[in-house]
Amino acid sequence: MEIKTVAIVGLGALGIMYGNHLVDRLGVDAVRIVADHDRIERYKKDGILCNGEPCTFRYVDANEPMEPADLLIFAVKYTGLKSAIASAKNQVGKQTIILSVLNGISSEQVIGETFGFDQLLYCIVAGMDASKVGNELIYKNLGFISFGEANDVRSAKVQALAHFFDKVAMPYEIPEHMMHKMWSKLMVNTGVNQSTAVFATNYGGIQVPGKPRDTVIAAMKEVVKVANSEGVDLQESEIAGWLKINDALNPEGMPSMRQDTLQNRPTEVELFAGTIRKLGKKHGIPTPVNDFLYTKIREIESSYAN
Ligand SMILES: NC(=O)C1=CN([C@@H]2O[C@H](COP(=O)(O)OP(=O)(O)OC[C@H]3O[C@@H](n4cnc5c(N)ncnc54)[C@H](OP(=O)(O)O)[C@@H]3O)[C@@H](O)[C@H]2O)C=CC1
Ligand SMILES: CC(C)(CO)C(=O)C(=O)O
Repeated sequence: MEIKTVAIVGLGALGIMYGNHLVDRLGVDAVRIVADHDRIERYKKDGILCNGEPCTFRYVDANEPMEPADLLIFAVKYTGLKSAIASAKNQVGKQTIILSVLNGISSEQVIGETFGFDQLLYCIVAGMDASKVGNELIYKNLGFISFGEANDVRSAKVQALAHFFDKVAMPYEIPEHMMHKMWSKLMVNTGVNQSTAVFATNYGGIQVPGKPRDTVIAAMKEVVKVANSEGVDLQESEIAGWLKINDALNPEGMPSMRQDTLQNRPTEVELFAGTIRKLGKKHGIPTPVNDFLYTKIREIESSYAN
């Protein structure tokens, strides 16, 4: 199983970053940007810029029948996942490896229900500083992709993807416990993304003592309890490590959910508080901090229309 062709659905911050990186190494023809007709027309008309340079992409209409891609990457927000899955139907064959760079632990389940779980690898991405405004992406750090099987087996799929990432100089790691990694990242997003959105602040606002930082920590603690009830050995002691990483970030920077609320876009609250509240109920664990964050974020979204 050798990966030679890649399809990406979602030409946002991450889609542009990965797409541009892959085109530079594989050439334009090997990398398809899959979208509906209207989006493609808009991308062609407005152009796409990456670090100030125009990108050259091969756009592929979602309805066009073609040879399946060897690797399919979903890079949409959770709110666009259902339509992205429909758009990807012509890209998936028996050998296609599917990767979702979406945050949270839900997208793999939704994708697997459509395309099957056999071809799916689990994944989180981190460490990038991608910021997209309009049709322009600015980034310095590509970050890394952490991927693996749900049961941590070094399968042929895992090896094929590692080989491919070596070939295209994509930073990656294969963690010892993939599900732990997914929950650990969910814990960060649940604290950091939601608190910055609710308190209308940036990384600087959660780096100093006060309500936003306390809320980050309290929301993360609820994730630990829920994770443990789901059989994942997440530890409260891991929170300190993540806080250290966040404290070193550019104070002016902001996570994706705060970027969404600033630009009046629907948020991924269902991926974070939505998931934790649902699983909290299942296990009889109260989640007052995530209840508060969920309510506030829904209020922010409702205010867009006014
Ligand atoms: N940005 C970041 O630094 C990080 C993001 N993540 C996660 O990665 C995921 C993607 O985030 P990000 O790249 O920031 O998202 P963006 O909002 O920047 O981009 C999503 C893109 O998906 C496109 N899209 C939506 N539906 C479809 C569809 N049916 N077919 C084709 N394209 C579609 C949208 O197109 P259009 O603009 O035309 O509507 C949009 O450009 C999220 O889950 C996020 O939480 C994780 C780590 C870091
Ligand atoms: C920045 C990062 C990596 C952590 O909050 C993220 O996942 C996001 O912005 O959604």
